[in-house]
Amino acid sequence: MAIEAKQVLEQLKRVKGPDLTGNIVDLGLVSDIVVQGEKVIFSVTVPTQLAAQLEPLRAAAEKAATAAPGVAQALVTLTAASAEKTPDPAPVRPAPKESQAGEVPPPMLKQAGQRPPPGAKAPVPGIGAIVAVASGKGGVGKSTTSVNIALALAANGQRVGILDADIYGPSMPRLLRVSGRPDAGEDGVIEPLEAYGIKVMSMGFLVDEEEPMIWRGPMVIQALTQMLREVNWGELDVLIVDMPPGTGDAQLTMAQSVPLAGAIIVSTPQDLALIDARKGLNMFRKVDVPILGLVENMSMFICPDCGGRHDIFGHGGARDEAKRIGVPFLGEVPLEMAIRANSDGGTPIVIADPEGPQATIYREIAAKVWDRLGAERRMAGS
Ligand SMILES: Nc1ncnc2c1ncn2[C@@H]1O[C@H](COP(=O)(O)OP(=O)(O)OP(=O)(O)O)[C@@H](O)[C@H]1O
Repeated sequence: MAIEAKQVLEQLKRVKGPDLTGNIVDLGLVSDIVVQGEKVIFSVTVPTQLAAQLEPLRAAAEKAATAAPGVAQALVTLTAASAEKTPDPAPVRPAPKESQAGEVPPPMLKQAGQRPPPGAKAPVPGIGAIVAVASGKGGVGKSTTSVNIALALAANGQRVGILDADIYGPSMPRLLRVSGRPDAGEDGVIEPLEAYGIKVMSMGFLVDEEEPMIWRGPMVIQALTQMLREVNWGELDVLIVDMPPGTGDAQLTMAQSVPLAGAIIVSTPQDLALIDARKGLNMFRKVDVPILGLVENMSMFICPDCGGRHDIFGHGGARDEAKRIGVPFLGEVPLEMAIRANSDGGTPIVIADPEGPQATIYREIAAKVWDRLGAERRMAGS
């Protein structure tokens, strides 16, 4: 049965707007609806400062859309309102509340100061280059991009590790389907876990997924330092660090606490996301970390039936912006059901379909990252 966008919109009228007045259709928040077989794809525009709290709205829109005749699956993404609508974007993630502070997990009992520890910038023996993957705001696909770039670097022949430093929502256990507590040897050195040929450490291995843990600044830096320096990474060409989203103090301190060879910024094409992306760039510039480039994620949707491009999120912003502000553009990753389904299923697309078009895009991005690292190294040496 052919899906009619009109009928999907009818169902979506049951979903209330972000401030619980009106409905998302009449408020004009729903993008064009792309129909792909039995699936529908669209975005809902929400105020940036509320994005973190609006996961229930996203889920409700997905559920409502699947109630329309013929719809088997819906892929809904929240997008930020344009800059004009929300001139003063607040951080997407609320700051942790002291009263909610959880237990310090066992490997992190040591005391630490708020500032980066002395020697933080010392290189980590055995690791050729440490690369941060960051985003100005949450939900832009930073973790998905991190994991696929890491696996693509490995597919290109590099020895790779990934460090999931996203304290707010560690994703690597899910994205790589790895779990369990890493063993610590008698010398206290932790053995990283391994997945698809890359070494993996995640805050998620150290805390219980069921028990949301609120981190305090010193704990974060201590945990990060431990995951970096007290883990047996062995010999690696590249260690990818999946940073927490945003550009607040925690991120800045983290960026200062790791001897980074460079940073990759992930952004969706929307204007506001780009403004946030610019904040990400500035954060790394502030701490003298070279920007390896910008990745535009969910840049467009390519219809597998007709081959047509649907720019439902306003494609092209990141490429133009990268040019304007003089940072390399690493590539554009389309919005693709397969990327989401495979990531969420624990087999990222670079592994699930290594010769497919998406894996090819990630391998090209990884090759550019590797080239840029070489160029940065040459510049530093000259
Ligand atoms: N190119 C893509 N096509 C389709 N879905 C995608 C794509 N990139 C990411 N996603 C999906 O978008 C959702 C958010 O992605 P992800 O968790 O990687 O974002 P994030 O920026 O790390 O989020 P957060 O900062 O909130 O942890 C996931 O369900 C993921 O599968």
